Amino acid sequence: MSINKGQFQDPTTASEKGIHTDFAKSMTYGEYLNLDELLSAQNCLSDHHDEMLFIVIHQVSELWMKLILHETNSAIKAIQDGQLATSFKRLARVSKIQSQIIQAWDVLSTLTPAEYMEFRDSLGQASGFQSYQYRMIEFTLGYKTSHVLKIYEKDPVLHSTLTKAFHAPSLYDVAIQSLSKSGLEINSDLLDRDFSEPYEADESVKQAWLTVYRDVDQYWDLYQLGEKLVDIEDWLQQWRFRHMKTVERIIGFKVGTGGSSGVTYLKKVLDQRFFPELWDLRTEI
Ligand code: HEM
Ligand SMILES: N[C@@H](CC(=O)c1ccccc1NC=O)C(=O)O
Repeated sequence: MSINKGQFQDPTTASEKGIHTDFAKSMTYGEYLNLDELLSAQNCLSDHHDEMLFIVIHQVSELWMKLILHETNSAIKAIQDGQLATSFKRLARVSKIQSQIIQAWDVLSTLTPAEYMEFRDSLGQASGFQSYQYRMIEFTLGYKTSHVLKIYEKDPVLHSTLTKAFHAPSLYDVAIQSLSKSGLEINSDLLDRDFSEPYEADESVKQAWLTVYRDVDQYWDLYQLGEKLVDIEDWLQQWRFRHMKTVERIIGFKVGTGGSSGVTYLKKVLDQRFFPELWDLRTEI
């Protein structure tokens, strides 16, 4: 028997709602963590020894992505509510998860090119390109690209959740709103912009961050917020770089199963930026 079907539930919340029943009292470790389901979800399609590594690395990464989204959405709400200290806790955790997730590349690098080629065909056209949570993270942080939505057209549930995140203000949008709430001058078009449009670097935002970074004592909270965002973008770029290099190490310049040019495409993605002014300001200080 399992409790948490579907979405993860915070046990405190569950007990507050009176869900702590007789079942919970006699509940085991495996039941609580839904291990039957979790540990029977590694369905290898080949009989190759190393496919298990490939599946587990991806599943672990997706679990961490789930927590990144949980924390980032909570941080967005905290910033909107003016609870910056709470948002710092959430965002610091996101960075720690990112540093953890990156370690997975060291494990995956033990897979040789020949071993991977022995089961690569079983993957068909599946690709990390289709990772729904990865796209949710991109949207939640503020990198919006409409072509990504097309990937999920055939899955109405995923498509509608992703579309909601596509139109919602991102972590960077709410950070810019909090600059304005603190009295810093921000181009008013940005504050109620169409949030589904890709964000473009703005001079007023750069000037506001420059003010914060030049007078850290006066704007301590906003400075902390800026640095938390820089940490997150820094780690995300490191993840992308390690992905690209690990892929080059394993498949060289072969085209990807998702139909892209492979490593050439992954190198281009490294140019995408999330919080441009937070990086640009450093040249001017
Ligand atoms: C042997 C291991 C891996 C190889 C050879 C590989 C290869 C690739 C390639 C070639 C692409 C470009 C899209 C395509 O044409 O398929 C891609 C995209 C992607 N992969 Fe991997 N990958 C590997 C492991 C992983 C792992 C462990 C993850 C973690 C979840 C991951 C997540 C992604 C994501 C999110 C994208 C989309 C990136 C973007 O569009 O910006 N990949 N991968
Ligand atoms: N795109 C990879 C395949 C791949 O890595 C993959 C396949 C199925 C599920 C997840 C994958 N991981 C990341 O892209 C390739 O071209 O070999």
